[in-house]
Amino acid sequence: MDTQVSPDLDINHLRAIKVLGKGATGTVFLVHHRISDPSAASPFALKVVEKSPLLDAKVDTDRRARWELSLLRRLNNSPATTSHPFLPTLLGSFETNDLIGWAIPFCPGGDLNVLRYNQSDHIFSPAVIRFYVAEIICALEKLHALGIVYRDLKPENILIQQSGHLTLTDFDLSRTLVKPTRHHDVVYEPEPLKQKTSKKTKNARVAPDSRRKSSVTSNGERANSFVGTEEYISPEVVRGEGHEFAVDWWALGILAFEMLHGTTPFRGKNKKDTFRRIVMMPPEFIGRPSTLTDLIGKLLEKDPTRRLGYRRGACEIKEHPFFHGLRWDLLTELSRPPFLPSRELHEMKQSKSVDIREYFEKLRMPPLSLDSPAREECLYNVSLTEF
Ligand SMILES: Nc1ncnc2c1ncn2[C@@H]1O[C@H](COP(=O)(O)OP(=O)(O)OP(=O)(O)O)[C@@H](O)[C@H]1O
Repeated sequence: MDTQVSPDLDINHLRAIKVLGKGATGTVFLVHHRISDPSAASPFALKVVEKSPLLDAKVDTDRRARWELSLLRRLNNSPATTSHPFLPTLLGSFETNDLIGWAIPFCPGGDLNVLRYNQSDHIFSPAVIRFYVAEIICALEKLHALGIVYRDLKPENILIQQSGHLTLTDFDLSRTLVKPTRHHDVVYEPEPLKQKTSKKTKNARVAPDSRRKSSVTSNGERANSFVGTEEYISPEVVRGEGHEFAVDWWALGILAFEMLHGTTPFRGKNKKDTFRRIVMMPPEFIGRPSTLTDLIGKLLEKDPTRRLGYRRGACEIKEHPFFHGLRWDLLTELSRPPFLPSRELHEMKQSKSVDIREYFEKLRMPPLSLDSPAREECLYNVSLTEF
């Protein structure tokens, strides 16, 4: 799918086809360019964040959006990362008095969490895990080489491209280090924003099904801002110690465990119990040991300095026997993705528009009376159920 968009977008030239997702920071729309692509042959994803400088609660959102956009620019300005196969390409951006938005390629396959839930027993085979984990390692390797710690690796932030390959999304928790180094005394760049701890780390993760139940629509849009990441937090972060690239390798271990067993390894009765388990308990594997369980065990080493990936980064992980025989240099060419999303472009062409400005205006409206349907439900009914 060709997704050429001019670097500076004009919101008036964009037509939103539907809402793809809604998070703590913004709303992501499926969009096409009215002039250069009137038939919506090459739609793309547009993340839009509302600027509300008068409301304290939103200022952080505002800053997080600017930070995420600056990181995407950084990814795309670096010659080495132009069109990295597993990282998003920044297609363009805009800013109005009220909104900040940026475009990245549309990933029609949804996220890895939903894909896993669609499998029988909610797990992937080791071959599928190998494919996905290998691509994530490549993406993290590139980020780390640029001095960026991702810090929010979880299945909900891993999207499936049209090609079936993965892409990481949602960089607002990422931070950069002054020096891209793996040595002990790393220095973070001045804190660009208040750390996003409130919504994302306080709540337990839930299955896509239950997310949908508590979401406002029935046709696939999800309000997942309440999805927390506490089960993915590393022991050094729980202990309040300094943390750096090794937190991403820890999260990779949790992710691989969840793909293998259908549940994360340290999930407790509540947040406190989960944190206790993260710091104290070893992961418990079901079934026979394998190269995959060995890899996961080495990624889930509590001491970050002993964790696989700490000393030599991604190279160390790529050398693990689980990946024996994998042609890392030909990952995109030779490996056939396990799942390919279906193309539903005809639906996009027929569907009615979502007016982006109107969408946010309606969100700003005061709540309706108790007798009326919820404000957001109302909004979705108007904008989305027509197609
Ligand atoms: N490129 C894309 N293609 C398809 N869907 C996307 C794309 N980018 C984002 N989405 C959808 O929109 C949702 C919200 O996006 P994103 O995670 O970037 O927003 P956020 O406000 O930062 O969320 P969070 O609460 O995780 O911080 C994603 O979970 C996903 O379902």
